[in-house]
Amino acid sequence: MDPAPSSQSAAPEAATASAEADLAVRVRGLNYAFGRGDLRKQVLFDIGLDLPKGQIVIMTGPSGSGKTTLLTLIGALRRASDGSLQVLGRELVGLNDRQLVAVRRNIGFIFQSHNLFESLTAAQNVEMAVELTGRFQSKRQQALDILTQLGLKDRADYKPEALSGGQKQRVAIARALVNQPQLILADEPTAALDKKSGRDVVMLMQRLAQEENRTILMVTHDNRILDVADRIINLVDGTLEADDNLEHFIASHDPKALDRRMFIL
Ligand SMILES: Nc1ncnc2c1ncn2[C@@H]1O[C@H](COP(=O)(O)OP(=O)(O)OP(=O)(O)O)[C@@H](O)[C@H]1O
Repeated sequence: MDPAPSSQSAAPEAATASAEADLAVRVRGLNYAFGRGDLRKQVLFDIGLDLPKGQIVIMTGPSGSGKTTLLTLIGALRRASDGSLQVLGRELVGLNDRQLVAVRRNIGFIFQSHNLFESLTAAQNVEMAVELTGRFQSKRQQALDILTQLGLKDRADYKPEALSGGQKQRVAIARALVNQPQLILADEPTAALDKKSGRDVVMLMQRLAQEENRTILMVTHDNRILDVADRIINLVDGTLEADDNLEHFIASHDPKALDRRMFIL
């Protein structure tokens, strides 16, 4: 028997499999609607998106265009029922609640409001995330290690009320990162921060992506931080516009027009 035909056909499949293994997120034909019947409102339309491992991707777009909805679908925080949504090698469409929770454990979430527990210290807030993985004995040490990396060693035993906005957001980042998630989803992580704190936070995220091959998808209206992105994607009325690389994006957008588009719409 001549093996040539099967080996020829296997080669492209192997290449496809290897390309897919390099993706943290692969979305195809994803639609999403809120409500039912007369109240049904479709907010995402035929989304296709690849997020390669090790990239930091910024998602922009007017208010109400569906950015948070897409982010929460990718984060297994809401259930996708249409199309294909693969996250860290797992298809999310069709998973039940328990399975979605398991997927979430491999993802780090950073939100605009840091959502720290005010009654717990910085270290204890981070330790709570470690507890979810069952590593109770090492939780204090792991919390201290990551807080140290984020420049908060001497703030570990402070409660949030005694921390600045930037420090609180760094604690939230420590909590999102302590379990070393391969995928980090951030929704407006710099919105409540001054320019320098916001810059520090995104530089840190950029370092993580580059040095530790983490994938970061960040929704932002903050055009002061666009330059950290490997890629910028734009969601308009629930549809992803063609991918833009950074140079092209900056070259083709007058910053003032960008401001208007992002802040006023
Ligand atoms: N729980 C919900 N029930 C019904 N409609 C919703 C719900 N959440 C969001 N929407 C609607 O879905 C659309 C997309 O909202 P989404 O929050 O994803 O947009 P966004 O691009 O993140 O906006 P923003 O930049 O203002 O945060 C909006 O029209 C919003 O009103």
